[in-house]
Amino acid sequence: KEVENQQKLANVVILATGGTIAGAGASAANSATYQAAKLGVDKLIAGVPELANLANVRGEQVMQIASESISNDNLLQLGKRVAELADSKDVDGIVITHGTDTLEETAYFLNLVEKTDKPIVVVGSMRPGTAMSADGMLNLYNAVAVASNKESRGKGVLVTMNDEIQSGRDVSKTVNIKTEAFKSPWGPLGMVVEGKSYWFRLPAKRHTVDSEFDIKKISSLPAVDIAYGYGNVTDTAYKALAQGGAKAIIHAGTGNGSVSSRVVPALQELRKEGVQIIRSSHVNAGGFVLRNAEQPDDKNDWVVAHDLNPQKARILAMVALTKTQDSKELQRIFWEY
Ligand SMILES: NC(=O)C[C@H](N)C(=O)O
Repeated sequence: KEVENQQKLANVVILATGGTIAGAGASAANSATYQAAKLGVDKLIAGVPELANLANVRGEQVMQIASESISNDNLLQLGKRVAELADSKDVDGIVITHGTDTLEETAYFLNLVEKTDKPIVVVGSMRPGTAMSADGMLNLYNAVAVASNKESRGKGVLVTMNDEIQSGRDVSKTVNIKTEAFKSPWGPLGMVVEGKSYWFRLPAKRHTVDSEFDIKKISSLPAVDIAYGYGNVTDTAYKALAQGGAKAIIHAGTGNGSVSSRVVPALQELRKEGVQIIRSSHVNAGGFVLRNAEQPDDKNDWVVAHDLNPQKARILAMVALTKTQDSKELQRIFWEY
């Protein structure tokens, strides 16, 4: 009977990368003071025995770091391992445990470059497993539930936090001290309750199998950096980033990606030198940057990031620059993804 049951269950691989979901604090009262990336994937899986009712689960430790330290090389390493597993006949779904600080970047990266319709679910937690009311167990249970469900196929990379199923493209961390931390400006795709998924909407942007980008063809990512817009800003950071080798600079602009008159000349100059200038917005609830609104992007040959926040714009710019150096192509890509 047990063998029969196992045969019916989906095969899900959990790729562990570290983060607070693998974190440990000194006491149960420590919800914010702890060390991330302490527990191995076997301990994570052993901590939620109910996973065995959802899927045949096995784990792999891909790295063990806090997600603020994730590098482009780490992204490539993870992306390539996900692609190998997705190609395997014995794998039905993939879960990635990840720190929440850059979870939105990794989820968007995978959404752009993984050529599979198998479910890929990225998950983290806001409290370490040692804390009272830790959220990691349920988030992981929900991730495996979503990853093992055929209905999750073809919906792009997903994120399960706080009972919600979010699009990896849209979601971002909006607060750092609550379990209700991950929000999308366009709302969640669905809910997961007691291991069952309830879907309400689908992503409209190109992703995974419909993407022109393929992790198997990407061997390195170009330097793309971010500079912040604020009152009394100077052009020092922009110039320094270009000097440091940035191929594109994401302007994390005020409001609709507006650019201070103190910075405009430097950005015009950098564009002439070949650096791509991409205007995004750092407003909290979700920016919305349109071409030639407030800044003459056509004249300056700049690109707009539309609704992508600066850190997601960095991800798309890096991936796009592996294929094109043309600003018009870049802009097309920013509209489509
Ligand atoms: N909640 C977390 O996971 C935060 C941690 N700094 C990380 O991103 O790894």
